[in-house]
Amino acid sequence: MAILKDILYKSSLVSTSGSMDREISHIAFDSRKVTKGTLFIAVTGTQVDGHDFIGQAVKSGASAVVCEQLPDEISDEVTYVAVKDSSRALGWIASNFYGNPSSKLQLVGITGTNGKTTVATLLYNLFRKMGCKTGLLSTVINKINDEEIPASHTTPDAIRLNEMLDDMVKKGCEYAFMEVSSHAIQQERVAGQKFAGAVFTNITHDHLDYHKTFDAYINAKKKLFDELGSEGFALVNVDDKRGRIMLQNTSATKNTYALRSVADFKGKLISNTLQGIEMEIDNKNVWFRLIGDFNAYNLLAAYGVAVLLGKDSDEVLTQLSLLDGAPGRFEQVANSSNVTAIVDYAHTPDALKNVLETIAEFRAEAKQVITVVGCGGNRDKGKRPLMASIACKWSDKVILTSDNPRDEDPMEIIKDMQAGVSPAEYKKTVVLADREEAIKTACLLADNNDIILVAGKGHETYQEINGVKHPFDDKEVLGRMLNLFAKD
Ligand SMILES: CC(=O)N[C@H]1[C@@H](OP(=O)(O)OP(=O)(O)OC[C@H]2O[C@@H](n3ccc(=O)[nH]c3=O)[C@H](O)[C@@H]2O)O[C@H](CO)[C@@H](O)[C@@H]1O[C@H](C)C(=O)N[C@@H](C)C(=O)N[C@H](CCC(=O)O)C(=O)O
Ligand SMILES: Nc1ncnc2c1ncn2[C@@H]1O[C@H](COP(=O)(O)OP(=O)(O)OP(=O)(O)O)[C@@H](O)[C@H]1O
Ligand SMILES: N[C@H](CCC[C@H](N)C(=O)O)C(=O)O
Ligand SMILES: [Mg+2]
Repeated sequence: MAILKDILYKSSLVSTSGSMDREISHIAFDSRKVTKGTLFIAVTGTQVDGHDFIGQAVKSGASAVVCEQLPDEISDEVTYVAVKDSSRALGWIASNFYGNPSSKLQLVGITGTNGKTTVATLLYNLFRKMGCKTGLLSTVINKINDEEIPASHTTPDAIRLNEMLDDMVKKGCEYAFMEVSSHAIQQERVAGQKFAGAVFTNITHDHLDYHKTFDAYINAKKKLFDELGSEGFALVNVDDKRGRIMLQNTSATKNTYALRSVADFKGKLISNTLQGIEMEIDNKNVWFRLIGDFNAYNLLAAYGVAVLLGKDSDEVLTQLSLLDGAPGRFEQVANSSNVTAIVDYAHTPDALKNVLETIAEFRAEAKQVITVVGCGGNRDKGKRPLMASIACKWSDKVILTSDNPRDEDPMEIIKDMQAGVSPAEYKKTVVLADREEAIKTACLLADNNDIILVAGKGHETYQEINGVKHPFDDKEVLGRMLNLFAKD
């Protein structure tokens, strides 16, 4: 229970009608979840406008409504509060309702096109290994100490976010590491959070369907840093030319990490093999189990955060060197053939290029690299030809397939991808919309010592078609098919 006026702190009120002393039992931004005593926050979305459901919310028992425009019909039983921006107000209200849990934790947010899950997961595992009670909010899974809570988004909505942070506080967590997607920043899901620190990994082509321009995408990420408090730290990758942009207007302490530029946390890659990478950090040579140059950045970011949170640097390096990567990120699939099978969540042009470049570095004995790749439906169409072109450039054979077609026709998505295949590369490609058949064909084409990369779905255990998630697991299918074709 909370009193309405107490939870409106920082909501930028424009006008109010009705008592501000009402007791609020729940908060909701979805009219279908309203029960008696709920404060309903009406938010304008991408599909519909929450303001159209105010009447529905009142019928279901809402005792107060926060909105940008007061409805035509007003009930005497209900308090109406008009605010400047109801998405932003929702962030603050959710934080206030749950007692501002982020101020009772050391909360670190990680943003960037690629690497968020890897860095957040490394940090969670590192802090657990160092004996700390810790929470994790990630694309793959949410965790409160060892308890697992399924994740539906990379960054939960403001209510779920604060509810889980509050649970973390109640369960004794001192630290929490969370991914902050650009959608979440734009939609103000993290408004009202007190971050101890924020990390920027990189920014490359993605989500232009939503942000429209690359500048708008950069600015969404930058907002996380613009809103950091002066007691927090910003840690940015300055090998990415947008790293310094993130620091332009922040009040937080500015810290940098890099492999190629001058930086506060500087790494030097010594070697890169299928067993792991060797990197020099702070004059110490350390072996890590993660694979690929890009993971050197993720390790360096995790190291920087841990040191900035006051942990001993030697202890951090020792424990980091023992950690594995996040599920579905450059994960090798055990099988009874002599084929190296890799599943990776690369679903952007940059991620696909990084993974294939890494494979190229240790493919000496491999006769062929065979890539299975698709592109998501209802997502940035601009990625499609680029990803097909990168797959062709770095592979001997490419099977173009489906990856969560959602509401789109899988063959139309593949056609968009084919626009990136040059006439010379056409002979390398096969189209098989059925992802299981595509993986099977890759296994059928593979010979001893070849490498198969199945990209795009990583840890996902479903294929989303027309709103239905059908069970599908790249790792399971790839292992099963390779065993089927294993040569004596
Ligand atoms: C494009 C997008 O981000 N959409 C998110 C957004 O939904 P929306 O704006 O479309 O909402 P809407 O359906 O138009 O509804 C508007 C409002 O009316 C309300 N409503 C609606 C119907 C009704 O009967 N009553 C009612 O009150 C809704 O609850 C909502 O408050 O707000 C919802 C609640 O927070 C999210 O669940 C939803 O995520 C959708 C499912 C989604 O797919 N999001 C993806 C793109 C996303 O957020 N991805 C990022 C990761 C991206 C990355 O970095 O890779 C993530 O953080 O997961
Ligand atoms: N630092 C990095 N730089 C570039 N590519 C990376 C980096 N880290 C990981 N990748 C690639 O990006 C893929 C996704 O990595 P990860 O899941 O850590 O990113 P993410 O930012 O959480 O993605 P999402 O936006 O979907 O949540 C990996 O499978 C790998 O191919
Ligand atoms: N967080 C990303 C994940 C993409 C994963 C890929 N498998 C796809 O469905 O496009 C998104 O929602 O755009
Ligand atoms: Mg992620």
